[in-house]
Amino acid sequence: MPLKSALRWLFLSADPKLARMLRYWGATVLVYAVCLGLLLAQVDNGTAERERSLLLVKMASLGLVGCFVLVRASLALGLGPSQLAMLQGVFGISLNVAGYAVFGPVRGASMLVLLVVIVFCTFALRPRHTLLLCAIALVSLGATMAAMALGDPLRYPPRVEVMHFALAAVGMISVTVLTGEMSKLRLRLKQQKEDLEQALARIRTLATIDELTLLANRRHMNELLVAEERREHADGHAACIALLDLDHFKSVNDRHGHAAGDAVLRAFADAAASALREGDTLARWGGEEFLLLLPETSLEHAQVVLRRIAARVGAAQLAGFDASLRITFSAGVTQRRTDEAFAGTISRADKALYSAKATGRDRIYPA
Ligand SMILES: Nc1nc2c(ncn2[C@@H]2O[C@H](COP(=O)(O)OP(=O)(O)OP(=O)(O)O)[C@@H](O)[C@H]2O)c(=O)[nH]1
Repeated sequence: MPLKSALRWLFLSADPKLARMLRYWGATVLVYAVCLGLLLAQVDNGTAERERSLLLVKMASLGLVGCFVLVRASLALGLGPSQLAMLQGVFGISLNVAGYAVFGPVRGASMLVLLVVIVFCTFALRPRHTLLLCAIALVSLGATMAAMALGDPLRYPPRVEVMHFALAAVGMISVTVLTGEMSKLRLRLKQQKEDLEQALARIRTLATIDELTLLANRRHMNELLVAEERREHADGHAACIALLDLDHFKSVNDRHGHAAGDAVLRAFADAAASALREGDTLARWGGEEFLLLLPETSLEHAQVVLRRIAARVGAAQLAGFDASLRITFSAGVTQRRTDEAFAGTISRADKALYSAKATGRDRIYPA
């Protein structure tokens, strides 16, 4: 594998979460490189301090490679961003606390970097986990300060250490509280975004579906017809349009009530939809009238489909109604002519429907 694609494979990812974690890792490397570079620049060659600093650099490099492996393998290992942030946070704290013991006169810098570590981790951690990280940092830093003040009071005067600890505690607690508020805000925004997406999906559904029958509504069918008009212009195959109207539906309402009429409409819609192939659409055109769009279909085949619908509708079980209630429909069907607007095709289907009604109903009339 050429070097460039190997690097791409290592440092880039199609998974947005992983890509973000890799970017954070890159930023961490940069921060450590700058801090450790500055540390090394201020210690003299050949001194014990230089040796300890180099050891710290090795620890940091090893830890960063370990973090990279964990991030890169996180999907396979099932590690989420928060677990990775916690691990990297603990590593960062250990490194900085060790740095505090090594840095001598410039040790104050490691307290600043500790703050950076905590702020970085907040992006992936819940507030209570950030609090835990802050506690780990304070306890380990306090213990290191005490140990250094006792063991090397000349370089780490106890009074200065107490002051450092107090400053570190105030800084870290403030940062933790503030970042905790920020992450609560972030979680709230995330939740609101999810709620909005759900609401939008529901609105989209409501805008395209007829609430009673759950078929496409008239507005959606009009959109489909416009799309179909464009598509047909491109490839030249004609669609068929059928208008279906339930027979003597008024008497169903009159004899059984409006709720029963609604149940009949639903039963008709379910039965008719079950007879359609994918790509065909039945929409509620209004009241007890339905429009069927059959793309790329001959007039003969459209009639086969309508007969199949009639058979399914005839066999549909109408729970709660007396056996004498049969649902039938009349239909007018026609094929769209070249360059004809669908409004014209629908009008011809409507005339055919009128003929189907006029000649006795329960029939399919081609035009
Ligand atoms: N229950 C119910 N009835 C509806 C709905 N929409 C329209 N209707 C009723 O459907 C009936 C349609 O009656 P008509 O237009 O006279 O047609 P029909 O009785 O089916 O007679 P033909 O079409 O000539 O066979 C009316 O009584 C409308 O009130 C609906 O959503 N629910």
